[in-house]
Amino acid sequence: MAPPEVPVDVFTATSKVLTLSAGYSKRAYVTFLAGNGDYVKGVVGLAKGLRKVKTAYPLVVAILPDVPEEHREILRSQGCIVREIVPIYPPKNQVEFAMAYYVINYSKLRIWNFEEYSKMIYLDADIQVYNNIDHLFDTPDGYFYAVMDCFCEHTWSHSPQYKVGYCQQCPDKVTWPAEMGSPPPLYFNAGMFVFEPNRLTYESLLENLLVVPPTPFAEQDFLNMFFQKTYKPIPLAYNLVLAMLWRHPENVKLDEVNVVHYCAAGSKPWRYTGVEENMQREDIKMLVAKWWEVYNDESLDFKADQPPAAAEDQTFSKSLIMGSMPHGTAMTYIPAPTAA
Ligand SMILES: O=c1ccn([C@@H]2O[C@H](COP(=O)(O)OP(=O)(O)O[C@H]3O[C@H](CO)[C@H](O)[C@H](O)[C@H]3O)[C@@H](O)[C@H]2O)c(=O)[nH]1
Ligand SMILES: O[C@H]1[C@H](O)[C@@H](O)[C@H](O)[C@@H](O)[C@H]1O
Repeated sequence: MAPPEVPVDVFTATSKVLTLSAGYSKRAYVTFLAGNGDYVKGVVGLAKGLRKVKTAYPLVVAILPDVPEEHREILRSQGCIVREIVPIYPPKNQVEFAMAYYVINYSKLRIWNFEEYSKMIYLDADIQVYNNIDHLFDTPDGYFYAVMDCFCEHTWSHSPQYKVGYCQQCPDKVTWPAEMGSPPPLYFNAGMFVFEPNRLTYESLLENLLVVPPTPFAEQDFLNMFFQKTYKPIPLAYNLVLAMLWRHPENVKLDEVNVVHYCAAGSKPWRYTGVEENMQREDIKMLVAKWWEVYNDESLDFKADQPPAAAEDQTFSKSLIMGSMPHGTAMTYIPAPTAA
């Protein structure tokens, strides 16, 4: 089966130079930050990376209460819009998340409530953008755009796909066994996606969360279920999950990759030691060095007089946010397990 078709015109179009007119100012990138650890470095790197590729849009950081003030200050000084969010927890059950700290990732759902923006591109803090992807804001409304995931790493060992040896990245290599019914629906990685904030969608997400039991890939599984019908796959150049380099090298054109997702074990650049499996590969070492080059480039630091990411701080008060939340949503703050 060939990979699904995508509207090519959107992805080959060169990005227009846009002025910050009313319509376009309603677009923004958004990332998510939790805890007092070192993911703040990822967000700083991302802010600088987006500046390097001359995006026309600001970076909003959806931030949990456990992020210390000094980290918020670093982000503001890098031109980010800091937007406080209240955590969201899934219903309690016995699930073993692929990583214990994934429990905090449900809080990402709050970004659907950022209704002051008409369209947003979500990027995890362990992502770097190496080419301008502003043209993704021009994709037709009404769909959820993201890159298809790969099921070949051990983190997927709980899944029927892994057990069978089936991966949607090469569906003809090991075909889905007929006795197991139709192949599972296309599944995206939730480290990068294009979406439209919307109050009704937000409320529906939270309502569904109350009745859908948590599963190993936390909000990623949940979003895949919720957006199954509106999901449109986009080329993997918009979210290169690093395992693709050794699992499906035939699908990767590294020099055409726009967005790199440092999600493989041991690949977060700010924690890289090179000891984990695959971390001594030349392509990995090159990509880690490339991330540091952006992070260390002082010319990419935010300058106060610099458009377009007006350092408009949107640290909303908790009462304002809570007032806009559907009833029944858990409010108490539970510190999450630390990230690996
Ligand atoms: O201590 C932490 C841990 C995570 N994060 C935020 O949460 C994101 C997701 O965490 P990881 O990047 O460590 O997770 P993975 O890349 O392994 O996660 C993948 O699976 C997850 C399942 O919950 C999410 O869907 C995530 O978007 C997807 O890329 C981070 O980028 C960061 O934005 C923090 O801010 N602090
Ligand atoms: O969806 C998963 C998830 O994002 C992981 O944590 C990552 O390490 C895997 O490679 C990916 O398939």
